[in-house]
Amino acid sequence: MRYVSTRGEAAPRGFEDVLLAGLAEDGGLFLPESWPLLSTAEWRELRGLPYAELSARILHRFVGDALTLEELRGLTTATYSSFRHPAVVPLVQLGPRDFALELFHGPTLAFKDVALQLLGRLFDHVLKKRGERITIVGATSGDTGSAAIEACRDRAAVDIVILHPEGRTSEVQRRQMTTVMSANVANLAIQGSFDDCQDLVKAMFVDAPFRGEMKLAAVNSINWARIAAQIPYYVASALALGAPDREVAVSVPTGNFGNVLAAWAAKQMGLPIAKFIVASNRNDILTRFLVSNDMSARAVEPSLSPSMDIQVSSNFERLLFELLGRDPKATAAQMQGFRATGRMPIPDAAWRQATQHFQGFMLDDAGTLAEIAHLHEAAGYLADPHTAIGTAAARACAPTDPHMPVIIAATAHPAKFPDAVQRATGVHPPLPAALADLYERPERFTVLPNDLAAAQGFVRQHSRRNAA
Ligand SMILES: Cc1ncc(COP(=O)(O)O)c(C=O)c1O
Ligand SMILES: N[C@@H](CCOP(=O)(O)O)C(=O)O
Repeated sequence: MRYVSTRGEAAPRGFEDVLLAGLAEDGGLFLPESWPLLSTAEWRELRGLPYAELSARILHRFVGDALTLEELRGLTTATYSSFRHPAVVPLVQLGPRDFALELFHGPTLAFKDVALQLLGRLFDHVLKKRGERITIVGATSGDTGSAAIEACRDRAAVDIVILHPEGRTSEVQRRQMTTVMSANVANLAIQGSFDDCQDLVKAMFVDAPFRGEMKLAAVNSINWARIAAQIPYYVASALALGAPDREVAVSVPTGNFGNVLAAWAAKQMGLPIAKFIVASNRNDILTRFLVSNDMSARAVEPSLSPSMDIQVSSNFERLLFELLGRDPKATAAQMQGFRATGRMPIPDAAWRQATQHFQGFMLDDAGTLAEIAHLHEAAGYLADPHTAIGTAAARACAPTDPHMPVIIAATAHPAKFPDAVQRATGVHPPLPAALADLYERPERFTVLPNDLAAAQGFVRQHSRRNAA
């Protein structure tokens, strides 16, 4: 299995290199040279397997000879045995056709754990084999950061620096990052938005001397391994609801477009997903694109679903590459135009193709609170604000076939956003026992302006101190 960059200037390479590279040197994102396709019989064989086994078998299609199936199985078994639910990613029926796919039973209570707990182990496996060390630099709007820190803390060959937008995460999210005192972990609160944090991270990756000096690696979904490790839960849930003999739809609360892209990747592998519902909060650039081909960035506005307070969705580039017939020059030109002007007029044929599969939906804060209250009253279900946007979207954009199930990605535990949940329902969701004293733990983080040189200086200092 070889991977190509969406911008075509970086040399194709294998899984191990893609895992360690994160962003391609040309600023593009890696995608498989061709999609591994499973036959109907092969999908049926995966039905009913324990999640760790299913996940190893799907991922094996993407790793080539970098890891044997046996090695992968060892890593997925260790990863998913630590999750709080025996099914790892259970389905909960919310209505006649609506199913919440609960992805928040890992250590930091968000869907990011499913991929990042595995990624931490994959990094270790590959770094040990190569005798190398890396510096991870990541951007977070709240959840990726804590999941990455939890996955990488105290790992001997890894230093990690996470950038979050100062004051724009929930308190639980911030504390989950800043209370980790491991020497290899550092947190930067950037005076700006998530988009600013993500821009800083990408700028570090395209600064070739800095990237080489620091041996930079990525934990954001610019790293293909993140997307790959999110595909198995769509497979498991679709198979449980009748695939490959029945089509399903998915509704995914969306920010950086990674999670819904993983579902779309499953479709490229032959899984019958008929519809992709892209659910956003008032930062609705993707909805505006899908409704009227208006891909124009606006200032990021804070919302009750802070993890989706994003205007520049990194992974859209992967979809764009496919929509443009895998033309790297056209993709690079579009992305450069977007960077320069904040607008990206997509050719009409490509936009129409996107709208055949994807439908956008936007819900503001008032609607989010109403939906959390509705779910609580109607189904006795306590949803976090991100998940609630997904459930509202599933109803608003329900597939025309009344028998087609809709899988709604339940992306975070309600206890990560207790204020919004309490406002909507009167119920204060408690943190699980392992995090019960989170508010008493001391915090450690550094505040910096939105400035590349300052951020790079911090990363260099953190990494040198630990490498010494
Ligand atoms: C709780 C939650 N829901 C939804 C999203 C959006 O996911 P994605 O960026 O993969 O679209 C995020 C962050 O990315 C998140 O943390
Ligand atoms: N919502 C994310 C933003 C980063 O997304 P990623 O998929 O690139 O990791 C977060 O919670 O940090």
